[in-house]
Amino acid sequence: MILDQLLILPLFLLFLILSILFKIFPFQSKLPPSPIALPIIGHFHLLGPLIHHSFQKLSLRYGPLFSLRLGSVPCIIASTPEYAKLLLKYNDLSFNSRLYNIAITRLTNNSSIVFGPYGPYWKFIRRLSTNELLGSHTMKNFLSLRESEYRRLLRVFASKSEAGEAVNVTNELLKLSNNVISKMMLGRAEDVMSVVRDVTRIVGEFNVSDYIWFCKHMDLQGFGKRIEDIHGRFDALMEKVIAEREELRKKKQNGERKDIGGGDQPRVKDFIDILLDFSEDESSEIKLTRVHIKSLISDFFIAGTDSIAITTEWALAELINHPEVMKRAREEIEDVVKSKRLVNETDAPNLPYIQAILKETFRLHPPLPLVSRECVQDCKIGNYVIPAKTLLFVNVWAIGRDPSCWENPLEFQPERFLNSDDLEKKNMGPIDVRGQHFQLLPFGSGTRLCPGLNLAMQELPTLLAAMIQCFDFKVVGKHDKLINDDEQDNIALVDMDERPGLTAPRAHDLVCVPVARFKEVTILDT
Ligand code: HEM
Repeated sequence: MILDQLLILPLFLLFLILSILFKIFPFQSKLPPSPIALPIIGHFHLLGPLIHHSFQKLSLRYGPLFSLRLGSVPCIIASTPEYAKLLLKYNDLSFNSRLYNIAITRLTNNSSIVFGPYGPYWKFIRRLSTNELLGSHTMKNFLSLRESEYRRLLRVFASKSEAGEAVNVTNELLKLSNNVISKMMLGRAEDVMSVVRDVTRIVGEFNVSDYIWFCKHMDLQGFGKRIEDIHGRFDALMEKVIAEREELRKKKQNGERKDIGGGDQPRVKDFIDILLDFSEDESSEIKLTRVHIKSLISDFFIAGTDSIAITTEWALAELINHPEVMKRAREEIEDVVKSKRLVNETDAPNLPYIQAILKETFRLHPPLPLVSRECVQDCKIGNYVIPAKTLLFVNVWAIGRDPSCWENPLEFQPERFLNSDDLEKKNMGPIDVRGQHFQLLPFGSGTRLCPGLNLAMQELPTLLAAMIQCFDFKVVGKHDKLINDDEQDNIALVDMDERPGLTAPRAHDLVCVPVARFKEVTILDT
């Protein structure tokens, strides 16, 4: 009895200490294998500037699902289609949020569709984006806008070709995708290219203050100043375009203007009009504010400008390096357009080889190499227990290069997507990019699948096909190397290095002299 009484106090104390410890350290979690971590920084020292490359190397050692600690933040990294499916499909509800860091919080005013947490506001703007802003009727309404932008680009190439001058293809592609998005949103081309590149770069960099708790209020890498500078530039631009549009809408309401665009023709509503309509709608389930509108416009600029330009550039670079693929692609285009007219968006479904080239480009060079999410509730993945707040990275880039998923994974072979017998033998069937085939996930998968997919897959085949239909490209970039070939005098090989950031563009600008394939480029007027 006395012994019992003596034991009660120490047992109670032990219970108290253990409960506190359990609350502080999540002993109940059982994370996947991990390298030995250093105090404070965890595994930061194992990451190079191209994080998806570092993750791939680590996966070879620690397996298809491994874990890291970045400062004090736990992360898991998936590198196989099986784990991608398990996490993004079967555990979609647990991984439907995203990483929020200091840069994102400031740049998106906490109102972003791309980075916002899953919840009523996100659901509302996601529906708005899918149905109104990027829906099929909007795509149709803006068809002539896209086609006039393709022609504008081709005319730039034609004039350079006539003069025998080089053109910075990287910049021209960025200008094109920026113009398309900008005109769809604002009704005019607003140059946001440099600020968008700055945003994707800073959002993709690791800021120590996000991961090491006692550095939270220190700005060791000078991020704060850069973030404020980018935010200031972007915000001023957004304020200007919204204020101008509000002024025009007022004039229209007062009967001073027939049409916002100034002409007599009924104008296609652009995003900013749709958003302002919603903000004035008293019955709307969520009241859209000016901050929301600015944030949504920034979102679409950030998500839609770089990605399309990057993909087109990688595809063209691969075609320049693989003349036999270029030849077959041109034969397909010529077969489809028959007469001498410019290929257009209605031809795209009849260009399976061009579609295969794009899939092969996405496989080797996904513009977003890592699909990143945040775990919102504790969940069990196989034998592992993943606690809420863990970051998930699905290494789409590594999956695309995995020899157990792809034969000769490092070779650029678009034919692999056409050979249905081969695919059937491997029990694969035709592979598309809509997030159902987990070996190829350029647009992600599940609840947060990219809503710009239709726009991208509408634009990309036509843009690429039109460029190679009209021009050859002689590479003159200082980073590209000349090789000798018996049959052709000098062939330049385009370098395939990547630049770090949230997206993975080519490291160096693609600079080429376009050579018109037709004596007179009258094809542009057809
Ligand atoms: C080649 C072109 C593109 C690629 C490869 C791409 C890729 C992606 C990927 C991988 C994600 C994350 C998906 C996930 O977490 O599962 C994403 C999200 C997103 N993308 Fe795209 N994208 C492209 C073009 C566009 C365009 C043109 C727009 C809009 C105009 C756009 C708007 C968005 C938005 C708003 C999100 C966030 C969706 C959410 O979190 O709910 N994207 N994109």
